[in-house]
Amino acid sequence: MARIELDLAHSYKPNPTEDGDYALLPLKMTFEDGGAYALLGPSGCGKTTMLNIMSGLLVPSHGRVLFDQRDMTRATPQQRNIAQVFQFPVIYDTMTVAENLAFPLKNRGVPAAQISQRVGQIAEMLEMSHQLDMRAAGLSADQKQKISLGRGLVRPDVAAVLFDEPLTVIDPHLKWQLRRKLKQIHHELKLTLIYVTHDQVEALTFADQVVVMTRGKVVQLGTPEALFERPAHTFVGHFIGSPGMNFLPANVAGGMVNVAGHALVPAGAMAPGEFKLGIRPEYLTLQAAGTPGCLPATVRQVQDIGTYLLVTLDAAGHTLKARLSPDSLPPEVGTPVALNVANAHSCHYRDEELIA
Ligand SMILES: Nc1ncnc2c1ncn2[C@@H]1O[C@H](COP(=O)(O)OP(=O)(O)OP(=O)(O)O)[C@@H](O)[C@H]1O
Repeated sequence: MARIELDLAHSYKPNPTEDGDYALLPLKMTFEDGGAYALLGPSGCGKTTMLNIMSGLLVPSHGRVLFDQRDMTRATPQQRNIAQVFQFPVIYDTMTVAENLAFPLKNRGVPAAQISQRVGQIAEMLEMSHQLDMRAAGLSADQKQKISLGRGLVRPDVAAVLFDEPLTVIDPHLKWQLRRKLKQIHHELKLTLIYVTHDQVEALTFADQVVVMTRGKVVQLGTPEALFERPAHTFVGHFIGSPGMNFLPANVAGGMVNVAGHALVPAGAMAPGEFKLGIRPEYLTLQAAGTPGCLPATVRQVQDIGTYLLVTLDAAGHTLKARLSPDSLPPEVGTPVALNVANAHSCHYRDEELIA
């Protein structure tokens, strides 16, 4: 395993001049040895580009890739000793499941006894022990992709295992199981795993550290909890959560935090000026109209989502969402209420970056 450091930028264009010319804007980051990481972001944000630079399929146009402080920028995937799992199964149909799993080890001249021990271990982890002697050709797409995952995980000596949207072809129920399984496998095998996805649930269940990207930029590297509680950038607030964070224009003046002309709470140490106030739907509660320190609002819609009530509100011309416990009494549409938008969970942003 290796500690992987990136200090680079990448443009697919020969002479990049502006930010939009870069698939990856200049970034510096470290993947620690043995960590479980997810690269999360919408389509086109640069995840695959970053993964391919780490695996050696792509040489960055600027900067360097270090594995344990050794410069690997131009090293091939073989030299880097990386295992990669793609969206679609890459297996040998004519081989059995066991032979497929053994292949990466055989290729490296691992002794037979060790191969059979490791293949047994991986098959057990992926609940494929009963299928070891079956030909891959007869298996479903799900099962074939499980073999691909196993092939990625089978070598104990790899620098890292890179997964590029590996659960795309998996049916939803099995997907749910495999996400958890991969996390468990990470704890057992202690490999460095880097997992690309555009699905926040996948990223947040699998990874200890999530790299959130948008438009070629890494906007936050943090634990799932940090991304939820303290999004470093408004994009992270929007992108993570269901629904995402609410944002309101606000300012500090006269020692108070003001929203839409309502002086809500003392500003404390915050400097005077405009900012964006972010508050998660989970942290909004509906108070009686006129409650001091709260923003007047009107209930526009109430949806019963099953595990929670989703309330849409109108506050000073802004639409806000609140997630209430399913046991709460649903508020009537049209009711005037007050919202505790400025509370211990609110986050403050300037130029889209978290300031407090
Ligand atoms: N070979 C290429 N040549 C030119 N531009 C490319 C190439 N590959 C990717 N790009 C561009 O680089 C940007 C980042 O693409 P990348 O595939 O890394 O994003 P992604 O986040 O992995 O998206 P997706 O989930 O859709 O694969 C996009 O604007 C894409 O169009």
